[in-house]
Amino acid sequence: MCERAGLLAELKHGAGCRIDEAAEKLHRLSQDIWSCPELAYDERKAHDRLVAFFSQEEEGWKVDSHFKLDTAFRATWGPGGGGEGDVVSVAFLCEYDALPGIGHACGHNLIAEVGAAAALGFKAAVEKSSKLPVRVTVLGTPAEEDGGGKIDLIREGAFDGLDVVFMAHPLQDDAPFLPHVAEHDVTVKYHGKASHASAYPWEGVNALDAAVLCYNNLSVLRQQIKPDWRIHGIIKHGGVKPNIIPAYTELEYYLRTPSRAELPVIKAKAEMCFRSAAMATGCEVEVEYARNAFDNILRNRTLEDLYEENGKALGMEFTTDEEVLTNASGSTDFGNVSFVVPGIHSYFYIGSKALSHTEEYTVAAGDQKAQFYTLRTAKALAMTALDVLLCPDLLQRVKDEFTEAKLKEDRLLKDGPTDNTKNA
Ligand SMILES: NCCC[C@H](NC(=O)CCN)C(=O)O
Repeated sequence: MCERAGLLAELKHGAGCRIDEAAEKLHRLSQDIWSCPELAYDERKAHDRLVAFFSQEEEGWKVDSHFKLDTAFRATWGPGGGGEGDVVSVAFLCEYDALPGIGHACGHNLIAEVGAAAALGFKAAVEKSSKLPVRVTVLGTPAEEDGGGKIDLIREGAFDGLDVVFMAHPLQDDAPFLPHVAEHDVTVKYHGKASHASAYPWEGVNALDAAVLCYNNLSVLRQQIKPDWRIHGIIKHGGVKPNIIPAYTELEYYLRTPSRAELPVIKAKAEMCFRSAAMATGCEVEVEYARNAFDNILRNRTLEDLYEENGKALGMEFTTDEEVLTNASGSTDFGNVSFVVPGIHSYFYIGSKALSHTEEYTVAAGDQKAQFYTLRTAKALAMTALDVLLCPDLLQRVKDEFTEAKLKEDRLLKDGPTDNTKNA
């Protein structure tokens, strides 16, 4: 029980009221982002809109536009220094990139809204009590769907000095945590030699054959990998004309394992598939891994329990469906954040059972119905941040749990997976 329970309850109420008061402009913010979907690292309008929100529509924030990345931003409130001494440095994260062809089918417009709303609520609550040593940061993090903007931002020091970070992602259910897998994306390029496919095919070196063999090698490999590992990809370039032996082909694959420690194993296995296809066809092969590999998420059960308690108080019904709770979903660059700062990446229902990355989900993410759930989630995040701020024991527990979980993962990474898959 927190010593300052009375004050805490009052501040939580204040945070909720502030979020309700700003409901209309928060909705406008997410609608503007939703109606103009932009891809990873190119979220210019979303960036400008969020920067305008914190510098023009809201008061008291110091805003850094183009913060370390062209389409990232930072808004801060409270004493400088971030995290030093007694100042607790709390951050809320916004995402706002969309998917090619289907717009905001992952609902990142709502992630931007929920991050902004939680920050507004939290700031308003702590502002009332001048004695609270806190610094609030909103980080606009581009390129979750492709590239991993948060990983670039970590590298640039954007997360230094933060004590705890909060974000929430829309889905079909409310859940304080869902497992995410580590991921490394790879592009494979085959270089062959063009020739007339009917007149002198023997003069050609067929790069499409290499791509097809590579695809098939990986499909066969899939039988021999663990059930929760994932290999999936596309042929991005498959040649230009049937009567020209393809001289160049390109595949893009995502390789995923539940833990970042297992990634090297799946990569080594996949690599043999890439190279053997080249050897069989006489092509040259180039294997290019993406600049950033995504980590799995490091859980923080202290934060999850607090979030769940606050969510329930607001009427959330958390899923108990074991399949949802245990099946690995996708990957997120928040995984990497969870290895440098303790944090929570919860999931929230938006009034629709549509599946993400579908056109139906795009519609749901722009629907008025999503607003109630989005703002309720923002309240639960702000309330959880208040718990951590007002009860120093909790913050210490959050940090201790983080340190212990990280040590365990670091050990796993150093020693490698314990089963025979490491012999690959
Ligand atoms: N190459 C990065 C893909 C990330 C993507 N993330 C999600 O779908 C989770 C929520 N945005 C993925 O395919 O897992």
